[in-house]
Amino acid sequence: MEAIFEKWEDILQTVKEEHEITQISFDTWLKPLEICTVDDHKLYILVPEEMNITGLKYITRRYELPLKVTIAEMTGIEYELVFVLPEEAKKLKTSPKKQPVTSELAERSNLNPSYTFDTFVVGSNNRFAQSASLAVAESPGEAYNPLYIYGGPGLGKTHLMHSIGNFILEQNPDLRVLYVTSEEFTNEVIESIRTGNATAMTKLREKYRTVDVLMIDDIQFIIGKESTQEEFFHTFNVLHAAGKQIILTSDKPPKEMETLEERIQSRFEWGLMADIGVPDYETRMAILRRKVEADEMDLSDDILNYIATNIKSNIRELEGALNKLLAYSNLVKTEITMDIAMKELQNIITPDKPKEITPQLIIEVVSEHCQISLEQMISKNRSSAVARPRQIAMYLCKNMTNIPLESIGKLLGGRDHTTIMHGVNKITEEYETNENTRTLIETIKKKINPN
Ligand SMILES: Nc1ncnc2c1ncn2[C@@H]1O[C@H](COP(=O)(O)OP(=O)(O)OP(=O)(O)O)[C@@H](O)[C@H]1O
Repeated sequence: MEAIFEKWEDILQTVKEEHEITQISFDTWLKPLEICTVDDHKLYILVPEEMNITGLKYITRRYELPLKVTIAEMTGIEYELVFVLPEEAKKLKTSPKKQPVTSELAERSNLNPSYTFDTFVVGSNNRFAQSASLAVAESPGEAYNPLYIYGGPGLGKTHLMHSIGNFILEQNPDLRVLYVTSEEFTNEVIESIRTGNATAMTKLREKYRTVDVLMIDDIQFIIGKESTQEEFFHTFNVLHAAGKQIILTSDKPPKEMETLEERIQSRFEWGLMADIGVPDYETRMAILRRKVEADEMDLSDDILNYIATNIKSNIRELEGALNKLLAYSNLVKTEITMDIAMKELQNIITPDKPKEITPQLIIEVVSEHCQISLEQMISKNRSSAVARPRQIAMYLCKNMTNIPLESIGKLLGGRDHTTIMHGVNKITEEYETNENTRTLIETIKKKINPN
């Protein structure tokens, strides 16, 4: 604990040098910072009163990460940094932990209080999405509207969305924030249509069109659901025109949602689109460390390294591995060694066996990505909404496996060699000439083979 106090000046200087911070910026933002107190691995840093909350937010945004990295390098300890103004600093001894928002409005918002910016580890894969989210949280309805966050499964889209909501409510508990999954939204639309009375529809509209911040998770699932799309379209227009914030997440960018109505697709692009990619090794380690700390687990760095090296493309799976070890240690009450970890995680981690790329896997991934059922993929349906994903699957099977064209044809509904060749050639030509097709193919390829 003492080391950090002694090294504070050096730490600030190192941040300045390593990040080429100008003297004026250094004197303005970094030099006045002082350590307030250390509580476990939480480092409270005092921000001078005159900087007020705006300066505090700016320092957090701009300097938290450089400070954190340098502190970890120079003290060997990963601190969580908390910037505080003098007024808040006074309360620290009695209540160092932030109280969760508990107002009635907050409860109705459906937010998970543990998904906050504080618990979100920032790395190169999500830095843009995180800063865009913070900007939206700081000035809802003004910064970017809508904010559209997209990326693969388990990469933190929902976490970021909740962080925005929690931040907004913390700053302004009177705002009406509402989080729903697109499945919940769809079910409510269906239910109000099913009851067939005007009151149900009015209630639904009242609920969604009077909020200050509307968040819909996994918006891709409204594709193909006409009434839901229609309701969403009007809700979007009403809220947007009134300057209310809309935040959406999806597994892909709007331009890849080919079967989504054009008018909705274009609205998604009105504001800011931010993608979250697969985390690099350092970010995966940082996420593991944070969780180990939060759960007060005792795991060696070797074990964390083993997990981070072998689980690369999904943070939910990364956490799942830790949860498995946590459950084991609670049950058996023994220290987790590397051997135990490897044995316990053998169903999750198969280090020497990368997932085999089979035509079945390719067809499944394409069908999921393009929101076309497996039945449609192999059906006789030749409408472009179905034929195109099918041709993409043909192209990928040809390029990613050694399976003969005849076998690909058999798997895709008993089609002959010429049909498969035609599909492959068509997508090959598009891949070479059309940037959207290229992006689409590369995204699907990454889903098939993330390594
Ligand atoms: N950068 C991060 N820092 C800390 N935890 C993270 C981070 N990213 C993801 N997680 C954790 O990983 C888990 C999965 O994240 P989340 O549910 O937000 O993913 P998602 O992108 O919404 O996935 P899906 O598309 O499958 O719904 C959550 O427990 C979340 O807290």
